[in-house]
Amino acid sequence: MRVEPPVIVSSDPASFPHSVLRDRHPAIVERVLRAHPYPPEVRTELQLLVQEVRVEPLRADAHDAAAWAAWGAGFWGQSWFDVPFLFAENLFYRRLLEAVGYYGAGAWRGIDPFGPQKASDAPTPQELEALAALEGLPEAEQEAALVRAAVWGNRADLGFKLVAGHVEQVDELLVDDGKRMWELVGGGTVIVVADNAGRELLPDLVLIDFLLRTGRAARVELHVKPAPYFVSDALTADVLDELRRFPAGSPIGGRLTAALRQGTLQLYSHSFYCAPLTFHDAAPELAGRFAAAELTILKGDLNYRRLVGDRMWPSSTPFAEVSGYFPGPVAALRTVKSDVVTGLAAGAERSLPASWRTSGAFALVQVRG
Ligand SMILES: O=P(O)(O)OC[C@H]1O[C@](O)(CO)[C@@H](O)[C@@H]1O
Repeated sequence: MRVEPPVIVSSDPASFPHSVLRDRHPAIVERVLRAHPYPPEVRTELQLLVQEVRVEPLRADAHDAAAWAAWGAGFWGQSWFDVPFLFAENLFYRRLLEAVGYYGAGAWRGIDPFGPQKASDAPTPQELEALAALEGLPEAEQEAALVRAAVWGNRADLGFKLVAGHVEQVDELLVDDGKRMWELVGGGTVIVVADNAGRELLPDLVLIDFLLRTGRAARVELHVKPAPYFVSDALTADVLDELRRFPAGSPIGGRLTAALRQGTLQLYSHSFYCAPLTFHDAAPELAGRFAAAELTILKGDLNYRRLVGDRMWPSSTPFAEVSGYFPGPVAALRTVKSDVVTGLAAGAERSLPASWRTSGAFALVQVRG
């Protein structure tokens, strides 16, 4: 049994997680304050959240106060920088929703604090056309192109771009198990666990259309977040917005809408997706879905961290080993935007630039059958 490295925390001022809590979270709050004309009491709550030194629980009347009290047991009252990074990030987004009254009884209930930002990063008509044009290619070429579009689409992440300013266009897939991914699908159910809306969700939808129209999947479940999260993560409303972006008469848009109506494409969500947990702790209902699927495709950096555990693994740790517990075949499609990496060849990282784990310039397509 491999000894697990410790869970990542944010205490080292030179570390990436520290910069997320110190720089990115205040920048996100600034954007939220600009996005909506929130009333003074909401603005005050948001400012207090940014200034908070020690992690505080949700208000006692929150619908999920008890769950969060348990997840944070042992952490409450500690510095934000000293609790696990995954917990701190999740709590930040949950507390942000509390501050803006997302679950409250008032008039701002259900208003997505990140909605305007998501809308401003919508895919262009040219991007839609380029993806639609893939249909003219031989199927093997479509398979390869769709995996690439789906993995690089993950770079279009608003929370990430906010501080990175620009993203180097290096386009290097450090591991490419794309062919193995296609070998695993044979006409059953495929689950796609979505990450970001907009320019990431578009290639995901085109991939789903390909799965369904070629019979590689009889049924697809698209898992979305139950609440606004990590700025740009996709909710049901974002999927519906995205479908409306396909021009009238677009075959892909038409097929996807029909698939939703027929139930061959099903939208699904679970509270797990906004919880500070890894897939090791997925609820039985969710784990059962993964077990029953022919393949689960996990999109994005955060889902990768949830899959292998938010730990500073040596990069040569075998991916199959750390994902072996996942209840069914799994493919992780992710641009590398945080410290967690597994499955590289020994010594491979020596030739990479110093910032390779967080620059977003590198990506992984990793599969465990
Ligand atoms: O949208 P993605 O690919 O999950 O990326 C989100 C990533 O952004 C961060 O919050 C900050 O970079 C990471 O911690 C997280 O993994």
